Amino acid sequence: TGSTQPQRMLEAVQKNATKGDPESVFSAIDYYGRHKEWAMNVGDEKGLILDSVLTEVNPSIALELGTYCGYSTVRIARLLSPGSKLITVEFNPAFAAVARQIIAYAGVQDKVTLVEGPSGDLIPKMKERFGIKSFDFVFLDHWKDRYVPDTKLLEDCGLLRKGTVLLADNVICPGAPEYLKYVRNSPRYESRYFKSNLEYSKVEDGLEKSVFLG
Ligand SMILES: O=C(NC/C=C/[C@H]1O[C@@H](Sc2ccncc2)[C@H](O)[C@@H]1O)c1cc([N+](=O)[O-])cc(O)c1O
Ligand SMILES: [Mg+2]
Repeated sequence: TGSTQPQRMLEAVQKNATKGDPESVFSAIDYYGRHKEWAMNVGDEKGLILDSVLTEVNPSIALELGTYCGYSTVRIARLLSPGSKLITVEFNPAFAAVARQIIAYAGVQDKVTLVEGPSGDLIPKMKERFGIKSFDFVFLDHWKDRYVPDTKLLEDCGLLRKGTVLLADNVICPGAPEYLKYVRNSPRYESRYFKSNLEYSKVEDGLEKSVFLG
């Protein structure tokens, strides 16, 4: 009965997932996205790459740009060590409202701070608002034309340190060609492409992992 896709996804979670079990929550969303209604979650295939990069980095403080319904928020938060934090930025209040409920249903709300507003406005306020020195890990999955400006903003605000890992979704589909040019041509990044498929589809997509060299 939910009128928007996020509301229908929340219903699918409440119906099919186990409260407090993050894995069952994102699996319920994957089932919905694959069998009911395509949805722009990073998904189960690219999700495995996200999991492995995250486990390797083991960030104390992580940033996600583009919460949507909270699928990757839950996927990331479940792997964070005790005391580690994920800040996720969402522009659309309706999406944020659903994401808060999905994050709470998964039981990871204590590890997650969801901030509402445009990344361009919020990034410069991160240090003062959250007492952050720099991020260990950044997941980019918001508007694709914001990847470059927000990466530059993170650099200019001193929010990246030697070794910070940026992981960008959709660099092939829908595509972030400017971003690929930027991180692959810059001497300040060591970049690598992880080939995969667009969520719930056979179309190629992939994640670009870029390590900031300082
Ligand atoms: O368009 C895509 N993603 C844009 C995501 C946007 C999300 O981030 C904010 S925008 C924002 C958030 C924060 N600050 C500023 C803006 C929107 O409210 C939405 O929640 C996309 C599209 C496809 N696809 O196949 O078409 C596949 C994907 O995996 C995608 O991620
Ligand atoms: Mg995406």
